[in-house]
Amino acid sequence: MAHDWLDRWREGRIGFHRDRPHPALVRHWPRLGIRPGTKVLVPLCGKSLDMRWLGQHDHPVLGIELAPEAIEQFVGEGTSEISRYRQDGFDICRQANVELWCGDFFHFHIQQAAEIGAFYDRAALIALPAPTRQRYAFHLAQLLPPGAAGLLISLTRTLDDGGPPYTVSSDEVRELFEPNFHVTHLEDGEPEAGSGFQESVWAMVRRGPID
Ligand SMILES: C[S@@+](CC[C@H](N)C(=O)[O-])C[C@H]1O[C@@H](n2cnc3c(N)ncnc32)[C@H](O)[C@@H]1O
Repeated sequence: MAHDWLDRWREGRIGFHRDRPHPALVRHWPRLGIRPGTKVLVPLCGKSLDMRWLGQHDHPVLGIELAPEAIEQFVGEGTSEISRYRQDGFDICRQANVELWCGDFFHFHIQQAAEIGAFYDRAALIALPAPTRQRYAFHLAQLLPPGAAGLLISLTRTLDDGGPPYTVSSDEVRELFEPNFHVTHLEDGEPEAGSGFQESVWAMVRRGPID
């Protein structure tokens, strides 16, 4: 799995990357009630410009990404100063208020997540095969404090020739996340001509012990 992603980045096969912030992020994030200054976890972040958008909207960002190429390209395309350090087995690259941790999301643990208060998942859940999605939803929940909110963009496809991206139905999103999150369906996008890809947007809030 990991080597497939590393190969993709080395070979530039990154059709999932968007050259502008995702419209669902721009539309819905301001309505989630997440306070400016809240640190946002972005698992499987690639070199997404959504992180730049979050950073510009007063959110410190912590992205986690396997591929060093993605991180180098992200900071290379930015203009601010870059600093680098190593912590807990991750090489970290910081630019403005975005810090990118290079490594496996499943090796990132609660001790490292101390200041995180929100999350953003676009094309992270749907990049993972079914058994790993279960693990992902659980791991994400472990990293977030009660009350932490986030936005998740899932995807289904009519022509299912395997993945990634994988089809993740609305039922599956609910099954995976409802045990640990309050889950609200916000919208379904238009199916994309040709691929039949259709995105769904979800707001989530980490449950506490009694809700
Ligand atoms: C479909 S891409 C989405 C990237 C980004 N979220 C976006 O919207 O452009 C999935 C990314 O997850 C990374 N990835 C896959 N498995 C990972 C893991 N276990 N830990 C960290 N990153 C991972 C891949 O290298 C790839 O960049």
